[in-house]
Amino acid sequence: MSGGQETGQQRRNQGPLLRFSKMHGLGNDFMVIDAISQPFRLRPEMIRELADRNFGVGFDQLLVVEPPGLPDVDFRYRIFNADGSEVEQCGNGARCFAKFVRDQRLTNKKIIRVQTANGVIELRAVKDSMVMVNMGVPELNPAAIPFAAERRKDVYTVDVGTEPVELSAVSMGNPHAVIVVEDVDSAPVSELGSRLEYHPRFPSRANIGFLQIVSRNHVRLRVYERGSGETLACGSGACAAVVAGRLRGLLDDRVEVELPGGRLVIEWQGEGAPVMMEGPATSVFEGQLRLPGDSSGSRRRKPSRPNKQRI
Ligand SMILES: N[C@@H](CCC[C@H](N)C(=O)O)C(=O)O
Repeated sequence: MSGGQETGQQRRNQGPLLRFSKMHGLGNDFMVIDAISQPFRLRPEMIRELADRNFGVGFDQLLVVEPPGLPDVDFRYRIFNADGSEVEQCGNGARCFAKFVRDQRLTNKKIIRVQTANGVIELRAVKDSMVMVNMGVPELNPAAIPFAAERRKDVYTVDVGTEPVELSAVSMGNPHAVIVVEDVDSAPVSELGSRLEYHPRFPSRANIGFLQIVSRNHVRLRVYERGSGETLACGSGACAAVVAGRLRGLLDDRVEVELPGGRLVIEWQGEGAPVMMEGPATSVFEGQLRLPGDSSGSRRRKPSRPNKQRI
């Protein structure tokens, strides 16, 4: 390009190099950055550019490790969707977070307490690359999810313009809708997921899970994630699906959840108990880059109504 206008590449050639790891939990993939040793500022448009699978690193979520702001907590864990929105919870990310801080020798603890935008969660390195996460007590009160309803129910009927849809609404720190289907392979995940993500009854948008019951301790699940589209796995979505299935009387307390990217084991003893999630965390590679400039070069998923953008 001539005429004095800066290209994305030229902007990228300025500023210090930032180290990062590329990781995934069952194919739900992350860029993970240690912001303790290398503090930095990101804007939503920069995150969108980094998330771009053709022009950037490519990921479903960006995970940032920061120093804690509370006593008796080891780290602060910040999560950004590919569309640049900051969110409260990411289950697969939490397992990768635990592996990252141990691999990078930021801690050698096996039980790691982490501050999120929705409170403190506890991560336990089990063995090899397996991590167990205490995902907290699910929130079922509609106002707190948030979901517009007059009173709490296990199943709500929601008008989407065509056939009404029956769904359960659950917060695992982040909002989820769970729809029980006959067969996840033929479920209209993108079409219905994208409509329900922005449904007015979910004022902070929502993650939309499509749940097939195989038996009382085995389900199949696909999730259309808020701010990232359909992913190969969603940890908080798996927890919400088991909670919804238990509330409907369809599942036992320990369930194997089969997602397109692999399996998680989810355990929930019932109302008032926390949901426990166990699964793998995988490192793919480490790299370094210069952050993109702050004018938008993104070609991927700009939210028309972002839920939160305080970075
Ligand atoms: N992949 C995640 C959830 C990430 C956040 C989600 N898209 C949201 O906006 O709430 C998981 O494994 O839980």
